[in-house]
Amino acid sequence: MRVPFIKMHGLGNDFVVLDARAETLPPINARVAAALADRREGIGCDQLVLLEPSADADFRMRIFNSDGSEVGACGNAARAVALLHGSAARVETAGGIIAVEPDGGGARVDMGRPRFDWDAIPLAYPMDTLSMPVGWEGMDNPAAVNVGNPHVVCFVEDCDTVPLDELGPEIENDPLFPERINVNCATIESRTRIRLRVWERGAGLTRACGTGACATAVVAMRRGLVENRVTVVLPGGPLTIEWADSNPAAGASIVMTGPATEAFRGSFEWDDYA
Ligand SMILES: N[C@@H](CCC[C@H](N)C(=O)O)C(=O)O
Repeated sequence: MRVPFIKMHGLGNDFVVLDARAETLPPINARVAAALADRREGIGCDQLVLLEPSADADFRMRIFNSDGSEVGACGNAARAVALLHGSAARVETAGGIIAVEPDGGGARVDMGRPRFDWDAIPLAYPMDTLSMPVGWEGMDNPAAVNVGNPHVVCFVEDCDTVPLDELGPEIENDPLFPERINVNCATIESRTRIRLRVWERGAGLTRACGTGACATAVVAMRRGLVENRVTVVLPGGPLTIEWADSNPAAGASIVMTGPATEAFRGSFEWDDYA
């Protein structure tokens, strides 16, 4: 049996999208997702995205990292599926329901409310998540936030000089983070511009991370470092992040706007992965 797929990306963070909304596909589990994501033996991608029918929203988006782990959110994939769907939609994810809307060559996404409680991230034990008394070789005084998935954010003088390929896996797997963590290393360039590199949980260094941009922006807003609308510049390009109120008690959603691209369509032989 041949299974159709769509290769897409958001600022170079790339996805294999399987669309099971209208037709039944063979069962996708962690092992199959990791095999398809393998850049040498499979199709190759940072995340595998599986679209399914939903009882609570227009459709459901399941997200698997390239190591096979299933996760709650992916900002770049949200913009990609908005482009694919072609009109505004409510999308169920494991991290909550988000709202997407195509916008030019990309999409505008209501990513939902950030959560800052230590046990919502989750951390292993209570602490102030906006100013954490921990650090890893120059990545000091971080903050943590859950934007559908867990992130730790460190602000440094120049994020391009940080050896994120070495520190990323160490921080991702620190026992402080019982569900592992996405690692954001950011530099504030002005009141409206942040430069960001991300080591993604379960995927490693990526060209861009939409949820990482959201996490970094809301932490910078809560610390009073930037305005409530910022451009976050990742290695793959810029995203715009807005958060109406930097007081988390007000409960405002994060809004992310940026491009998405369909690269090509293809199919694979199911027996090669079953
Ligand atoms: N690339 C994504 C995030 C994908 C999930 C993440 N690696 C996790 O494990 O939570 C994005 O654009 O947000």
